[in-house]
Formats: sequence, C-alpha cells, structure tokens
Amino acid sequence: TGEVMPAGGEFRKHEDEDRSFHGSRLRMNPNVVKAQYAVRGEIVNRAKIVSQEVAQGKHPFDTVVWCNIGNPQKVGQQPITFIRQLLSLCEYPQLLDNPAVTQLFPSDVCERARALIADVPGGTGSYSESPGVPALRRMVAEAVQRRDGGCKCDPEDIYLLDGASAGVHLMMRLLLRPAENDAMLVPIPQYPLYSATLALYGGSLVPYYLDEDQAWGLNIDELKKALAEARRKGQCVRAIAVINPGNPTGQCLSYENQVDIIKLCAEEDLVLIADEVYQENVYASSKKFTSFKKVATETGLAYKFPIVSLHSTSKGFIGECGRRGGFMEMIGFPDAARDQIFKLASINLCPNISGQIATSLMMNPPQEGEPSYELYMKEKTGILESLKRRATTLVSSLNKLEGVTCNEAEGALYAFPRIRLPARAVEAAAEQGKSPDGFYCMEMLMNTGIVVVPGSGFGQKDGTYHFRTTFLPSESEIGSVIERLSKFHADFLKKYS
Ligand SMILES: Cc1ncc(COP(=O)(O)O)c(CN[C@@H]2CONC2=O)c1O
Repeated sequence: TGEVMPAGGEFRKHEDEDRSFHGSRLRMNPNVVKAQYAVRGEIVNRAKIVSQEVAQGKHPFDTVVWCNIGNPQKVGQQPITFIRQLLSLCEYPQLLDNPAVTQLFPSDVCERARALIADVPGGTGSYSESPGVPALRRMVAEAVQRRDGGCKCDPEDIYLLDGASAGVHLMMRLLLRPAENDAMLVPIPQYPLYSATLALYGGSLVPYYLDEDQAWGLNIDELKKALAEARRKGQCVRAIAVINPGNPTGQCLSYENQVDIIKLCAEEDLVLIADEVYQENVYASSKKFTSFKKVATETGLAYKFPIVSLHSTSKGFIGECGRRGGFMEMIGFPDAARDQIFKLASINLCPNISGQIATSLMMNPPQEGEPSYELYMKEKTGILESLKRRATTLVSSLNKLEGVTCNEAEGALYAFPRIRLPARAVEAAAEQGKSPDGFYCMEMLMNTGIVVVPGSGFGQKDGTYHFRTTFLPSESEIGSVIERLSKFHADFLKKYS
C-alpha cells in the first residue's frame, strides 16, 4: 500500500500529480501516518494562513490569538532575567573578562557563570555525556532532594533532556515491544504526546476516564476496571501515564489519589510515568504539588517498582519552551533496563547544553540574600499570580456562556470547557466530515481569530464536546479575547439553533 523512494532519483514535491515519481512511490511507516498531535493540527495550520490574510483585511478581526499551545513567551511573557543573564555569559564567556561586566551583571550571576563554565567541559558547543553534564545532573539531584523534603535523589537517576517530550519518546521506545500487544494506561482527556508516541512505537492506548463531574478527579476503581478489561482482551499493559497537574484538564491530584496509584503500580507490575511538568503551576489554595517520588517514599514503595518523573523548562513561570530543557528522574528500574536507557540516550549523543544549563538553573534559583534574589522573586511571583488571575477570569467567564460548563483550572495553563452544541451544528459538522467540537473551533477561528484545540484532540467521553484554550494572553488583552469568544458563542448558538 506504500510508496518506494526512487533509487537514485531526486524526490520532488508534486503539487498537481498523484505524488508518484517515475511511477515509483514512497513507502512510509504506517505508525507515522497513524500518529496524530492535535495541539498543532488542522485548526492551527489554517490559523497560520488566516494570520497572513489578516494583514490584507480579509477577516473581521485584526489579530490571531494563539491559545492552542502553552507557549508563554510567544504571547508576550518575559523571560526570567536571571536565567537569560547566566545563559548569555555561558554562551560567550569572554564577556566575563570585560571590565564592564560588573556593571551589566550582578556579582552572583558572574560567580555562577564562572562555576558553570568550569563545570561544562568544552563549553556550550561541546557534546556532553549522553545523560547530561555530571555537575549539572548533581545540581538537579540536590534540588530534587530539597524539593522532596530530603528524599534521597541519586544523580545517576537524573537524565537531562531536550524537553520532557524526549523522555516520553525514550520510555515508549524502551517499553513497547512489537507484536507483544503492549499497551499503556493513559488518562482521558490526555495530552496527545502520549497517544501519538503510542501510535508511533506500535503500542495501544488503554483509556482511564477522568471524572468531569468530580472536577476531573481520578477514580481508582475506574482505573482498575480499565486495567482488568485490557488484560482480559489480551493487552499487555506495561505502564500508566499520570499528568499532575493535568493537561488539558488542570486538576491537581489528591495525595490519597497518588497513594492509590502507587500501590496499584507496585501490585500490578506497572511502570509509573509521572508527568510533572506543571509542578510549579498550582493555583488552587486547597492543593499543593507533591512529587510521586515523595509519595512513593512516604508510602514505603520507592524503588520497589519503576517510576520515571518528568519535568521541563517549558512550563512553570519560566516558559523556556524553545530552550528544550528538562529532566527525568528514574527510580526502581533494574540495571539491565538502565543499561538500555543509557544506550538509547547515547544514540542521540546528548541533550543541548543550553537546555541543560537552563534546567539546572530552574532547579537552583538565586537564594535569599544573593543580589539576584529580589528581582527573581518579583518576576516569579508576578507571573504566577497573573496566571492565577487569568485562570480565574477565563473560567468564570466561560461558565457564564449558555450551555458551557468549565471546571476550575486548579493548575497547569489551560481551561477545558464542555460545550453543549445544537443538533443542527452537529449535523453541519458531519456534512463537513468534522468532529462537532472541531467544527465549532474552526468557526471560532474564522469569526474571531482565536485559536483553540478541539476536545476531540485530547479524548473525551462519547457525546460530550469540549475545547482547550490556554489562559496565556496577557491581562491587558484577555478581556477582549473573552469578549470576542462570548459574542462568537452566542452567534453560533443562534445560527445553528
Ligand atoms: C503534560 C505535558 N508533558 C510534556 C510536555 C512537553 O514538554 P517539553 O516542551 O518539555 O517537551 C507538555 C507540553 N505542553 C504542550 C505544548 O504546549 N501546549 C501543550 O499542551 C505537556 O503539556
């Protein structure tokens, strides 16, 4: 069914032909064709065209608002000064020899930079060890130990990454065996990195549904039923992915939920993939982040089964998405698996050094009394408090719309409202071969310029429709975004009622 690249022939793009070349065709990996990633799907691709057309006055709005992706600096969030100052000096150490440097950079930044430069053999342009620069891994491990109230963290368990995505890919490659009917438990709604990588590496997704009526709570009995049902069907469930705080749902797990999950993994021989990239994004005063590693330690089950915990420089208040920084902490993996993980990391040579440095700085911020501390805390607090205000404003506005309900965004960067759509809208969507919420989101784009992602891209209970939006537009513009969205929603209901 596939196509074969012509031997020796140059493969040219065929706009008006059937994409064959010299009669030959390109045979592609069907898993690649099967994988989907809605965060940058059809709506976003259309939005790119619209954003070019807006300048020519072709649309009833003058800006496209990118609410499809948690990309804070794309929509105006400022980088953290401390991080950028240190990266600047690490990228061009000669600055430190310039007498003017002390006028441009605080003394603690200069000292840190000298230490980092000494710690990174060959500088930021050199390959490092595949798991990352040893000194930076140690810095991250010490910080994880402090974060978790003293729970031991071995630097050998820390792998620095080109973003948390790289850690998920690595784990999927390690665990999913062809022709073994391997599967993974994934929350629904889920961040589509999980469904996409399962498709890419030949695994299958076993859904466990979060309960929208219980603030997207996780029901451990539901999880156990999903596991038993999958096994009954002959699926070999290898792991469970947990996203805490949740994406797209924003819920923060209770400590009890976490204990239940850990006990289940230990009893059922499951690898726990703890996706904790939003650990700094907790807004609900009744919730606080506790790492699964800490809960496992306090439950007496740490190192009794494999846990891989993921963190990233892309989220939190740092928002260094393009830096491609992050790390995974792996505990409870047998040595034979660790050897294979090292080999997988080696095939990619090493994570980028700038991202490694940013990760070590994310985990080791300025301390009270240091010259950089005051500005750092001002920037951090300013961003997190603003995110909390924007989350509250957006969710309360969404709940005022007819037929819309939206749980509180307890954490992360998103709201995931449920929308009730008129039958005529569902019919119109079907006529265009679109999902109802995909149809709604495309109409939203074409009428308002606001780019969101249909709930169908994250998974949802049959018969329900959602969309995911970030609350990243600045506080000066989020009001107008809400106005545009509210007017669109009312007009849409009128048009299809
Ligand atoms: C839950 C979760 N895990 C991992 C990642 C990947 O992070 P890295 O940038 O470190 O690879 C993301 C990114 N969030 C995507 C990107 O922006 N909006 C999203 O939903 C995420 O939301």
